[in-house]
Amino acid sequence: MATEGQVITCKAAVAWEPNKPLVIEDVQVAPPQAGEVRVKILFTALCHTDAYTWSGKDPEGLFPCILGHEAAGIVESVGEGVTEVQPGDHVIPCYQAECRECKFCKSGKTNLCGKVRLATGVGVMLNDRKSRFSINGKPIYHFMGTSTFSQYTVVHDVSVAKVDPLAPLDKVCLLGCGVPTGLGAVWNTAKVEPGSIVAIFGLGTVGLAVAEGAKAAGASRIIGIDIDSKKFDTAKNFGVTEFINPKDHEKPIQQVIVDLTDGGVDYSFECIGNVSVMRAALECCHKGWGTSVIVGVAASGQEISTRPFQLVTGRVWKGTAFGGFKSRSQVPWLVDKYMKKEIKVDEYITHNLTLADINKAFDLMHDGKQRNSDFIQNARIS
Ligand SMILES: NC(=O)C1=CN([C@@H]2O[C@H](COP(=O)(O)OP(=O)(O)OC[C@H]3O[C@@H](n4cnc5c(N)ncnc54)[C@H](O)[C@@H]3O)[C@@H](O)[C@H]2O)C=CC1
Ligand SMILES: N[C@@H](CCC(=O)N[C@@H](CSC=O)C(=O)NCC(=O)O)C(=O)O
Ligand SMILES: [Zn+2]
Ligand SMILES: [Zn+2]
Repeated sequence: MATEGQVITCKAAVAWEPNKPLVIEDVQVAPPQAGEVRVKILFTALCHTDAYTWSGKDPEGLFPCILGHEAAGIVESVGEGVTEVQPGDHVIPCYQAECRECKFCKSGKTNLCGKVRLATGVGVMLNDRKSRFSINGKPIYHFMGTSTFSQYTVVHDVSVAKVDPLAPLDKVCLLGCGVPTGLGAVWNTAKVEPGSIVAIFGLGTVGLAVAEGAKAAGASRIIGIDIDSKKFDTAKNFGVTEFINPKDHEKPIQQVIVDLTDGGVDYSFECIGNVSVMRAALECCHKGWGTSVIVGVAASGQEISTRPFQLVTGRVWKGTAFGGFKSRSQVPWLVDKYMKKEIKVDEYITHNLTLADINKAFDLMHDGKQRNSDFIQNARIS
């Protein structure tokens, strides 16, 4: 049955309140307006940023909302003026937009885009500042401009990347966030050179992707730091050459690393979202040139600190969003790299579940971190 121009009723996982289980609801998804695309989501993965917003610690978190931002699907219909995708195209929604026209996009200095960010930050679409999701007339907020925990979603046309139709969507959905973030942190933000010594704090999906990127960049030593020693076995497969558990040491972890590396590492990456670890990551860098990249998302109200002398003496503190990748231009390139077996994706997937089991998927993600049980990276939902 043709659905173009019609309201679609479908299943979605709704976060009614912070920290309360997601509820599978029948949600009405309005047709796309000008500059919008309605996508049938076939697969979505979880990211810790979904859990962060769901926890209530995200100042941009609005409820009720539909979370999810790491997914793949097929265009169902497009609104007026949309030229770059059409119904049937295989796409990856991109929480980081790319309009190619705004001050940010034209700067050549950043992958951030200003076109829709103010609207996506408050859970609405740019065109009429309203949501396309509702339940019996009650609006449900969008999240990160993607809301992929729904069988259908509406995104801005600047927030959707058209990808190779032969690419398996059940795998490349992971290229919507964590894997590109880690790879790009190394390749675009830090620009790690061959022979570099790299330290990675946190060996979740993002940290593993940093390791994969660092190995590809020719790093000579890749030091993984995690409070869960079980992460090391898997991390080795992604390129980590040495492992440190801070719990095994009495000295501050930055001192342990400085001692092990003749003065510090060339590059470090914080992939946790812990502001104390961000400081350690900066301070384990080599005097004169060491660069530390903040990747983790810290909760509202948290602040970073260090002695300014750390920067005066040449260390550089940076951050990265989506690994510095320009989304619409470079996500298709990443998909092609995966198709040519130049980057891993399948290896990051640990579980496959259905949308009905989405709370279980989050439980698995939290169990992996908190109870140190199974090694859980990504539960993919279909
Ligand atoms: N900047 C960006 O564009 C993006 C940022 N993120 C953020 O990156 C962070 C990492 O994401 P995931 O890899 O999915 O998380 P994750 O929770 O799977 O991995 C974090 C790892 O850090 C370890 N850890 C926790 N506390 C530690 C400590 N004090 N010292 C050493 N290790 C510690 C945990 O055992 C776990 O292995 C999150 O904050 C997420 O929100 C995620 C995607 C994009
Ligand atoms: N809403 C949060 C900030 C969240 C954040 O930093 N998001 C990252 C992506 S995390 C993906 O999993 C990001 O790219 N930020 C740039 C952006 O434009 O959002 C808060 O307000 O603290
Ligand atoms: Zn994410
Ligand atoms: Zn732009």
